[in-house]
Formats: sequence, structure tokens, C-alpha cells
Amino acid sequence: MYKVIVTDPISENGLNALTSNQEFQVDQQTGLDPAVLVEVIKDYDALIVRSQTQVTREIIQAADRMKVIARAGVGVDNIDIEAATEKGIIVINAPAGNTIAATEHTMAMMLSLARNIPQAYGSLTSGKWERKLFKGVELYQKTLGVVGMGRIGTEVAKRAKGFQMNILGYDPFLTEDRAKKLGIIKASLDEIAEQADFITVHTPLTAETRGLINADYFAKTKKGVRIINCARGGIIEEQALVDAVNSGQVAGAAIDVFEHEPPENAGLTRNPRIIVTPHLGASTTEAQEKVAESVSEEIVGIFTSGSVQHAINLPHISASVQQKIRPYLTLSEQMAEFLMQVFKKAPNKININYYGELFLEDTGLLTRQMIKALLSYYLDSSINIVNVMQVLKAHSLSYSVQKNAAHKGFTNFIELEIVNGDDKATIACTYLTGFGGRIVSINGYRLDMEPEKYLLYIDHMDVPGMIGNVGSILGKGSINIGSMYVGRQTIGGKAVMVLTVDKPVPDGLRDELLSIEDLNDVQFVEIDIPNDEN
Ligand SMILES: NC(=O)C1=CN([C@@H]2O[C@H](COP(=O)(O)OP(=O)(O)OC[C@H]3O[C@@H](n4cnc5c(N)ncnc54)[C@H](O)[C@@H]3O)[C@@H](O)[C@H]2O)C=CC1
Ligand SMILES: O=C(O)CCC(=O)C(=O)O
Repeated sequence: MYKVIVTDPISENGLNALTSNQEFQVDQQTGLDPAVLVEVIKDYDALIVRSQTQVTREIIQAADRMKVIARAGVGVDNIDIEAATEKGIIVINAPAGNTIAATEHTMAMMLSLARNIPQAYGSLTSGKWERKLFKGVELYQKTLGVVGMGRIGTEVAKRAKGFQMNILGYDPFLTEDRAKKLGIIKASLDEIAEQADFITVHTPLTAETRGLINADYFAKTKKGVRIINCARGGIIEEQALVDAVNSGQVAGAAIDVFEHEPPENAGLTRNPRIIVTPHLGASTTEAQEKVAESVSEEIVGIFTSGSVQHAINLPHISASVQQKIRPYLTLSEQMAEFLMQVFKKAPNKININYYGELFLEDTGLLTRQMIKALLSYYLDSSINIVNVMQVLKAHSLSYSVQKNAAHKGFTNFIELEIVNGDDKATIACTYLTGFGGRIVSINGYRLDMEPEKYLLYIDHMDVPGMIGNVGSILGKGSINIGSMYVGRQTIGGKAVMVLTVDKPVPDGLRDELLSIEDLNDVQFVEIDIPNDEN
């Protein structure tokens, strides 16, 4: 039974994938004091939050069972991603579920700002009739600058075109071609400052975007520009905005998100020219259902089949690539486990080569899987595919990945080499459709070996009687041989033998095997075989 805690208000319907699954227990405990959350979190395997809960390093460090932190929404700035990655916790979000809600809120804010609707409503409901005071401006033929042309920025631009606005888009990833297709103009931030009547920001809050719109920027904008922020507090410097509004440089602003939530700057929240909403961009029934559904389904997938779609701290791998590399996930890990046990030294360099059709695929997950298996042999067992690259870096270990379209005799071929000073060992595998995974080379010896739980690796000379001698010692020790794979360099030269055996080989028997003439080394190897492969 996996235990999931939900600490912010989230759509009940959207949680259905979890609540209707017998393998999951879902506890909704919203508004917990951080000190209480630090206590209770240690019992949970997954945490679901919106933007309220601050998932701090302290909370993450206490979360000893936690495998997934899910943000039912886009921005993950309330989660300490670095701490989660160090602890090997996958952080996921629901990037697309609230795009329309945030887009429509932006449009609502822009129209409200243009027509002073909140101020007029406040005036009328307090008994006044002040028509002159609330004369507005039209959107028609005005210029809108969209900073951040991702999901929401793009949808805002499309809708603003419906109002016949001229759109300038700024985004490091916006190409001329995409701008043209959208019917907008690709512009710089300064061009937006010079030309825009309305500016709306739709970037994430990052080190680069914090304070992107500041006093210097307002000095460059058109006098009377209107500003909208339904993205993240902090992208626009709050005090600089208040000053620019008070000086008349900025005619007004519409703000949904704040540097601190709830906001602390009264100059912003009680300013008659600044309209504010309490972070409502994603607050629609539909969006909340979609984001809750997205994270719930993904959590079920992570725990039941290991599939991850929207991880923040793992390389993104599309569903079609996942499908292609899936057969190699376990195989590459088993191959790495095998190699470590035969090599018996900690590697200081790891080289991975992908050949054949894998040349074209994103193999990041396979690389992580192999490195994880290698490092786990000597290091902490808490290493997983999320934190493995950090562990590698922390131990100053180097690695290289090369890809080659050459087939090496197989459609796909993965070769792993580990190096310690002058010593090195190599292993390679492939996946044969209809037959399954095969280890096809060890230290340069060709063989065709199916990974099994208990294996005996024997380094020997290719002399008559070797197989019989090994077989009779194992027979005397009641060790049954399942299958045997042999590979040799030349007739009578160096050779290796890998036996699959039914149970672990005791050390005493290993010593007896070592006494066989021309037998150089014996290593008992144990590989993790998932249940469904037995
Ligand atoms: N108010 C609310 O309730 C909601 C707020 N949001 C926020 O809206 C923002 C946008 O969300 P999405 O469009 O879904 O994200 P997205 O990831 O699809 O788009 C963000 C875009 O910003 C661009 N960008 C990054 N750095 C930039 C820079 N320095 N200058 C210009 N562009 C830059 C990126 O290239 C990307 O295209 C996020 O901050 C998100 O957290 C999202 C949903 C609801
Ligand atoms: O969950 C919410 O209401 C906030 C949504 C949001 O800000 C986001 O998804 O980035």
C-alpha cells in the first residue's frame, strides 16, 4: 500500500485514479503547519501540492519514504528541487492542465484593466454613480508585448489577435518561423518596451527572470503602458511597479501573483490603478480537475510501472522513446551489476557506447540506469536515477557517452566499459525481439547469455576437460547448472565460461574450483531479476 498525502486543496474528482486504486491510500490534510508536516511526512510515499505548501529542504529531508512530489500545476518554485534531487525524489508537475484557465484569467485581467471594471464595480456597489471616472481604453489595434511565449503566452497571443491587437512576442526559444505562423512579431524586450501599450509576462520565475521588469525597464517603456502579471510574483519588481504607476509612467497594472503570498506590499494591493486577484489564474473547476487527474495518473504510473511523463528533475523522455528504450532499461542495469561484480573495483571512469538504432534515441535514462547500478555497488543504496548524476559529480567520477550508427551485428548494441587506473572491463548487450535481452560480450569474449539471478563467471584457459572438471566440482557441491555460455579468443587460448546455477555458490566450493589447473579466476555473481522476468 502506497501512502499519498495531499496538503493543498485539490479537486476530489481529479484524484480518482488514486482514490479508486486499492494500492493507494490518500490522506487530504490541507493547511498543515510546516512543523507538523515535517513530522507526518515521513510516513508517506508521495506528496501532492498546489502552490501554497512550501516544500522546503527540511520537509524533504524528513521524507524518508518519499518517492514522488507532485505539483498539481505548472510552477514548482514552492518545491526545493535541489533537495528533492539529492534525496532521489522525483518531482513532477501537470504542465498543461491549467493553461486555458491561466490564459483566460490573463484576458480577463487585461480587459478589466483596460475598462476599470473592478474599480467601477466597487464604486457602484458602494452607492456611487461615477461614469466619468472610469473611462477606459480599447484593446483594438493596440500593441501587446508577450514576454514568454510558452503554453500560456502563446494562447494569450492567439486570443489577443481575436481582439485585433498587434502582438510582439519575446522568448529565447521563439523562432521567426513560429512567430510568423502565429501571426505575431518576434521582438526583443527593448522593442516591447518601446512599442507596447500592454505588456503581459508568462515566464517561469528563475534567476534570470527575477526582476526582469524593473525600474530601468519601466524607464524605457511607453508612457501610459499597462502591465499584467499572471505568471509569478518577482518577475516584475513590485516596488518599481508601484513607483512607475504612481508617477504615471505606467497607467495601470493587473496582478494575480506576488513576491510573497499573501502579499505584503500595501502600495500594490491598495492602489486604485492596480487591480489584484489572489493567485486565481488556475482556479477553475476544469483546470483543477485536469491537474489533479494528471498528477494522480502519473503517480499511479510511477509506482506501478515506473513510467514517468512530466519529471522536473529527470531528462524528459517522450512516450514513444520510452517505448523503444523500455526493453533495455532492466537489461542495461543487469549488465552493469554483472560487470561490477566481475571487476571487483570501484571505477574512476565509465564509458558508454550506444550502437545501431539507439543512435537516434534519447538514451539518457539508460545511461542513468547503468551508472546507478555501478555506483550502488560501493556507495549508498539510496542512489537512484534521479540523484545518480549528482552522486557521480560529488565523487568526481568521469563518464563519457558516445553514439554510433554502426550496427555491430545487432539492430541495437550497448557497450559499457569501466576503468580503474590501467585496469578495465567491458560488457555489451542487445535485445533480440522474440528472445529477450542477451549479454553478447564480456571483456571482448563473444557469447550469447540470458541474464539470470545466480551466475558463475570463470576465467580460464581453453584446455580439454575444463568444462567436465568444473561440472563435477559443482555437482559434488549439489549446485545444479542451468545453462552454460563459453567464449574464447583462440583455440587453446584464454577463455571465459559463464554458468547459470540454481543457488548461490558457497566460498568453499569457489576455492575448490580455483584449484583446477588452468582455471584463473572464479566469481559468483548475483543479479536482480524483477519478478515478472522469472
Ligand atoms: N497565475 C496562475 O495561477 C498560474 C501561473 N502560471 C505560471 O505561468 C507561467 C507560464 O506558464 P506556462 O506557459 O505553462 O510555461 P511554459 O514553460 O510553457 O512557458 C514559459 C516560457 O517562458 C520562456 N522563458 C523562460 N525564460 C525567459 C526569459 N528570460 N525571457 C523570456 N521568456 C522566457 C520559456 O522559453 C517558455 O517558452 C509560469 O510561471 C507558471 O508558473 C501557470 C498556471 C497558472
Ligand atoms: O495551483 C494554483 O492555483 C496555482 C497555479 C500556478 O500558479 C501554476 O500552475 O503555476
